[in-house]
Amino acid sequence: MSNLAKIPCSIVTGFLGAGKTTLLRHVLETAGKRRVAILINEFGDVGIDRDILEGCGIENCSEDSIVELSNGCICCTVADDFVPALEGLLAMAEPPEHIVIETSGLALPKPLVQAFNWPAIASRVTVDGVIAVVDGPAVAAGRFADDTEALAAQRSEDSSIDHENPLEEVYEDQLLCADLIVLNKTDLMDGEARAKVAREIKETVPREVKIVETEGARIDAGVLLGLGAAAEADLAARPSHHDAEGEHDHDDFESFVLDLPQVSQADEMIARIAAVTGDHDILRVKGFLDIAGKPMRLLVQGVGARIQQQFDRPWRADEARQGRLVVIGQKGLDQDAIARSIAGE
Ligand SMILES: Nc1nc2c(ncn2[C@@H]2O[C@H](COP(=O)(O)OP(=O)(O)OP(=O)(O)O)[C@@H](O)[C@H]2O)c(=O)[nH]1
Repeated sequence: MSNLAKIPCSIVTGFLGAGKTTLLRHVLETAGKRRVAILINEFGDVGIDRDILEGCGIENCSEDSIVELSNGCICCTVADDFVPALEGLLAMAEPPEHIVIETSGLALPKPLVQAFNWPAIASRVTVDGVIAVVDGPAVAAGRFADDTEALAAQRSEDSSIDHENPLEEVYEDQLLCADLIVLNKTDLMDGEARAKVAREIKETVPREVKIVETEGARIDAGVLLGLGAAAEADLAARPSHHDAEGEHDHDDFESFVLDLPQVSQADEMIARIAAVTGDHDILRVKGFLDIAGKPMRLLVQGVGARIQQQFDRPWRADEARQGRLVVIGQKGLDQDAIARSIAGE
């Protein structure tokens, strides 16, 4: 079957907090009448991303067309979760015209692209393109660079360590698989930082890949959908740090969920979340706060120590008003201390 008859799927990759969900929102807003389905994979136990998208009020963003895969990282659960979920979408009475897959920030895109060659789906779908969203200011600040001193110390203790920083491996694997790179958060970068990050990306990626600079991940569906890459047929051009070992494991990272009590106002708790994020090297927090007397829930999101907040939708009558926060970091987070600090104890 030719690619024309296959349903195109875009894979959106990018490290934790780079702007993938923000990009998805914009794509849905600009997709016009095109039937776009979304498959979301999150690292962490609570489906915050799905919840954010459902709270967005965009017309062509129906509940049926958003599927969430939250038990594990999509790149390691391809057979159990991803393929059946995709088959579910293809079996809908009105199948989508385009499918956009948001991978977790810790997922490697290549195993997912490989899965498109599985017999169960190979004749029906194709990877239209892999889009890597990059947190520009985080890269400029050296967030993904090897800590050379720490590496040297580790090596002197254990000669088997060849690479390094798990953040850097994940970040680079995402770039190496991409057909289009979205250099996001340019509002937080000056011209010099933008040029530096773009140069670094070009040095990392051996083939010619277009880099688009964005603020608020604003790139229209017309640009993003329809790249026609057929990436599953082009795997050799997408090297990965994990080619040799096959699977990668997520033991380097962990996440946990905190239930939070109602607060009379948000500022103090948000200040505590910001402080604890810095103190404990937390990579990502996201969730909702229950503010006394407010009909809306407060969406709180942090990447590094930068926390954003906004009331996103009213609490529904059929749900408990329960504040909740997902915390993600490298292995070894002191969960008790973090919980106590956020609670203000
Ligand atoms: N200043 C600034 N903030 C941005 C921009 N794009 C996204 N953000 C914010 O960055 C945070 C993370 O954005 P998301 O779209 O949730 O990122 P993500 O990649 O989906 O995050 P994970 O799913 O946790 O990996 C949110 O608070 C966004 O509002 C941007 O261009 N500039």
